[in-house]
Amino acid sequence: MSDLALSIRGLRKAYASGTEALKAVDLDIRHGEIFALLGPNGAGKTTLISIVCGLVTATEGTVLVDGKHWRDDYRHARTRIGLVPQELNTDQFEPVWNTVAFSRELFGKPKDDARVEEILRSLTLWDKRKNIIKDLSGGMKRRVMIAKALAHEPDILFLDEPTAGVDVELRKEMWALVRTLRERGVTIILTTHYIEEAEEMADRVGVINRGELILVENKTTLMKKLGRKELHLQLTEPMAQVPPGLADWGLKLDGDGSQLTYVFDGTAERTGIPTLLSALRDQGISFKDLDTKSSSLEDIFVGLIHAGNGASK
Ligand SMILES: Nc1ncnc2c1ncn2[C@@H]1O[C@H](COP(=O)(O)OP(=O)(O)OP(=O)(O)O)[C@@H](O)[C@H]1O
Repeated sequence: MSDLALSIRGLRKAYASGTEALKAVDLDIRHGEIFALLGPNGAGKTTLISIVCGLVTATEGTVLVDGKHWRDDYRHARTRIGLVPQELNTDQFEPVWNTVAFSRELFGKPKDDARVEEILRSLTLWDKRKNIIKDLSGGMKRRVMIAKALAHEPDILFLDEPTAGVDVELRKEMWALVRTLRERGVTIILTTHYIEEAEEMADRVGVINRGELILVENKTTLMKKLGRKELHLQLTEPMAQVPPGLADWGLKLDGDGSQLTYVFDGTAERTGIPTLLSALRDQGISFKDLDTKSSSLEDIFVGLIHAGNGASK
């Protein structure tokens, strides 16, 4: 077995319309990881996974699936990869069992009722096996899509925006489900534009914007490396504006003038906090409480996208 589940090199896609959806993307996916591909609408996420899954042809580039070329050895790639698309793409009038069992056969796998039962049970769909899909709740329908994708026992699973448009409860349920799949050894690549989803679930995060993979990083390293921190000071007396003597600190006044926010580099030797506090004292500003907070992946993401868009103009 190759060290990598997927090895993507120089993948480029120009649609007939002229849109350059992917610009020479290189990406390695390790066995057993959860990788979140994060990007705004139209960034190229669906195009990337559609190419890897053999649904869209690449203009250039190669993908190795567990070391084997995905087109030369497409049978291998097909058996190893499962895809849960964004849209419900199954016959809504079929019972759950038939849909999942049929999916397995479509991939040339021998009929195996015990295996189908195992998949349905693991996704808590067993009690619904005879139900017609259209009568299921939104959450159950999504589970059917996952069961379909797992029916041929792939070990690399793509989830295209698994929680787009679902409520908070269902989102958490999906997250738990994805973690369970990973515990069973499935490598997971999910696309999302919800930063909290990447933050909650991923081992590594890739940020894609305008067809370019602008960053791939271990999630915790990313947050540590790029994470700015905020110092919040709850003032004893609210202020109408930041005094001119503190103008150089880039302070922000919030909460009806009762909170001062100072943004600093949490990884720097010198944060500037002691100097700021004495400058406040000199100005006669007192505070009753203070706390610091790490900036979220969201702040990092927005910063990166802005930097990327600026650079490409
Ligand atoms: N079949 C197609 N023909 C022409 N252009 C396309 C086609 N599919 C996608 N595109 C364009 O390619 C770019 C990337 O689209 P893609 O769907 O891959 O982005 P995405 O990151 O998945 O977006 P979303 O989050 O909205 O699904 C967009 O500009 C899109 O309009």
